[in-house]
Amino acid sequence: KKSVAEFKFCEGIMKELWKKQHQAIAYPFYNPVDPVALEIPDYFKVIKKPMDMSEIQRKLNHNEYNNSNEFEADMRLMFNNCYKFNPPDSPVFKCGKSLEAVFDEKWAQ
Ligand SMILES: Cc1ccc(Nc2c(-c3ccc(O)cc3)nc3c(C)cccn23)cc1
Repeated sequence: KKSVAEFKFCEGIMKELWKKQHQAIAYPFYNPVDPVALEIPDYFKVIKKPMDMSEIQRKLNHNEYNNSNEFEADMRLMFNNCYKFNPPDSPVFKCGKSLEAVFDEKWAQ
């Protein structure tokens, strides 16, 4: 059963992640990965379930999450896609870890 409080909690977390102050670590996650633009043609061979902040926001706005656990699952999918595709020493992998730390701090509240 989805509660208004759960929805508002998820909304609040997204509001935080979209803040300008997080732009330097959040930018790789703002929009769907574009394999053509990024010149990574094998991306969809490696990543079977793409996920990004715009899609998560859209699902929130359209009431497509039944509960906060479904919201968390998409957030973790987004981060894990990043860790699967990007090498651990790469800037984007580090962005993922930094943004996930911001998410974890809010999620634990
Ligand atoms: C050659 C190459 C290597 C790595 C990347 N990664 C990357 C990703 C990315 C995000 C999530 C994800 O699951 C996978 C990739 N987003 C970017 C952006 C926005 C700019 C530059 C690099 N970016 C791009 C090109």
